[in-house]
Amino acid sequence: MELKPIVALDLSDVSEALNLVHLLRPLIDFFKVGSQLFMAGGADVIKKIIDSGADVFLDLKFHDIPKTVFRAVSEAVKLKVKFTTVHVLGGEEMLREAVAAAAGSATEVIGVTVLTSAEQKTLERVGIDRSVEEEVRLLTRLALEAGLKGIVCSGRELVTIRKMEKQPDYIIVPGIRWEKLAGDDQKRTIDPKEAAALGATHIVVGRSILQANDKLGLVRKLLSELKKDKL
Ligand SMILES: O=C(O)c1cc(=O)[nH]c(=O)n1[C@@H]1O[C@H](COP(=O)(O)O)[C@@H](O)[C@H]1O
Repeated sequence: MELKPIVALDLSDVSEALNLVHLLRPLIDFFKVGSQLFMAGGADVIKKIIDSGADVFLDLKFHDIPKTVFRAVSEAVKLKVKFTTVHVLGGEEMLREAVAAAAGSATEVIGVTVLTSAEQKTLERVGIDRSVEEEVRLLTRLALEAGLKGIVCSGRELVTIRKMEKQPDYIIVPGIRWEKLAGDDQKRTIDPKEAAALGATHIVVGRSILQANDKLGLVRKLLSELKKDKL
């Protein structure tokens, strides 16, 4: 599968987000709505993005009791989003309920493994003494066993995941960086070309585009780098 870039619309201003969709639409057909924009614009902003012909990744990372997650995913399905996220750490029963809620719909439930902002000591502080890589592998296996077809991980675990016997259909990689950003919260980063070469199916790019003076120019550069990777 060709790697697909997803632009994270991490903005509070709904008009700014929709203007950005309009600007990038000729080049980008997948946008992520996370908690910030969803709190600001709700279902309406999702509908408008879908009306533009693009797909929506609704990233609210559900992590709750199984029935609550079932109901939340059922609502996401009604919005016709392509991807919706849950934390794999919510456990097998919660994951199975999420999958059941999306069964037969066009929405895929995607399991977030270990956040790209986490490092070894982040896991230690919450009582996990496995390596990040081991933890991502364990959570990916659990997600697949529970019926999920896609996961989110960092670029650093792609080699490990691509060696697993059972493979996710969707491997979504955020934490995309061309260069280090000052004061960055992302710890496990990778550049787009490398993510493509190591087998990601989607990359999520937020601040690098949102903070660029020439947003369209940066997206063109991203797409040309991804094309070069294929040659
Ligand atoms: O689920 C996600 O999209 C996600 C998972 C993860 O482990 N790390 C991560 O950064 N994200 C999201 O990906 C986007 C990354 O944004 P930037 O760091 O600005 O490129 C944000 O919207 C995060 O919420």
